[in-house]
Amino acid sequence: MLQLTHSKTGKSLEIDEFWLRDHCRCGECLNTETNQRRYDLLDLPVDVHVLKHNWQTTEQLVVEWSDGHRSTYDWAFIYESQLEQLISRRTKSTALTPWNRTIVLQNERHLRFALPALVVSDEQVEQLVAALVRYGIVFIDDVAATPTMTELALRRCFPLMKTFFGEMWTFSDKRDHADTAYTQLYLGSHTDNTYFCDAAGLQALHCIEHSADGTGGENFFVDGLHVVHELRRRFPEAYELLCRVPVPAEYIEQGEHHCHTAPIIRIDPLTGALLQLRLNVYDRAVFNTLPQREMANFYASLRQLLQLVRDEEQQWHLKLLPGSIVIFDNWRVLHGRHAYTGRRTMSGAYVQRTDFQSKARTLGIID
Ligand SMILES: C[N+](C)(C)CCCC[C@H](N)C(=O)O
Ligand SMILES: O=C(O)CCC(=O)C(=O)O
Repeated sequence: MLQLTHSKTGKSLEIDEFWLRDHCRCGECLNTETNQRRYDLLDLPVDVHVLKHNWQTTEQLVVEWSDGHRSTYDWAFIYESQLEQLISRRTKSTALTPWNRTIVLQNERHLRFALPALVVSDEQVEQLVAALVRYGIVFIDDVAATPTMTELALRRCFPLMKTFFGEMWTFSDKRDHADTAYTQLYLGSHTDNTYFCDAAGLQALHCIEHSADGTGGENFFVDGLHVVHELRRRFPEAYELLCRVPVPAEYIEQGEHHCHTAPIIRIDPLTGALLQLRLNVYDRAVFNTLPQREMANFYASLRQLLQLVRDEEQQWHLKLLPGSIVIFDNWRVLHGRHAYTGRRTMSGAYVQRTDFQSKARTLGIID
């Protein structure tokens, strides 16, 4: 281990010498155009160690290595590349606002964006992405109620995720797919794609039509971040179990059979923050990942989570009207729909999690 002390701040670090050699930033070790290392890890001698090191300036460290290599490091690079700083940045940079109905209604003005302004202003797009990170739900208003304009509005903000439902999809009660969404039935709060190994990061919905003689069809949204915090506070054993027990999900139709098994709650191992809530009671496959003697405990824990989700105070009920697109974080916010009558047509799309995060990261919104 190499002891380093930064003379200006007095901060000290103990650095693994192999790690430091593996993080040489010179052009021989790192392709600075592609940010890729130019060597295989096995090319570095296992016993590589520091022969000599000295501070060229208060900010720059020069190291002579036992394999004959010479490296120059910025103190800031070494310091910022440590676990402690990563956790600190991650905790600070994703300042989220967990909400229940009261809180989200108090903040609704921060969630609404007009398409004309989004089209002409990158700053508006940036504010939309920031609100989506913070609250997990935003709206784009003043959108002509067509799939084409819905697509234009969404592509202004994010690339779209292609699945067997399509890249843009339009659905109604027409049985285009073997799913309850393609009926007039009630859908309780859920997240989509629990049967995909990588559930859509965002989902967008635009009600482009609901016939005047139609009834029902209101949507409701629940902040899974707020619910998970409540579960952890009030039912810590249930929280721990739902973070641990893998739950199988599946989607089956002609030519498609998707399965994925993972816990309902996924936590960031470094920060303990919620990474993903994966909750859809309808799309559950045969539950066979626990011995029968542990089933009662699992169902009791799942009921506690669902009762929190179903709590009216958590639910934001609203009728999606033609002209307004809702975009929500499908790894955090649950959505549902009341049963309806009449002709109701929804248009929308998914956005990959990595594309949502990349957009937010390139805008400096998340780490
Ligand atoms: C959104 N769209 C209508 C295209 C698909 C709906 C898929 C619904 C599925 N039960 C799930 O929860 O993922
Ligand atoms: O029809 C709606 O409003 C939503 C349908 C739904 O929940 C889904 O597609 O996942």
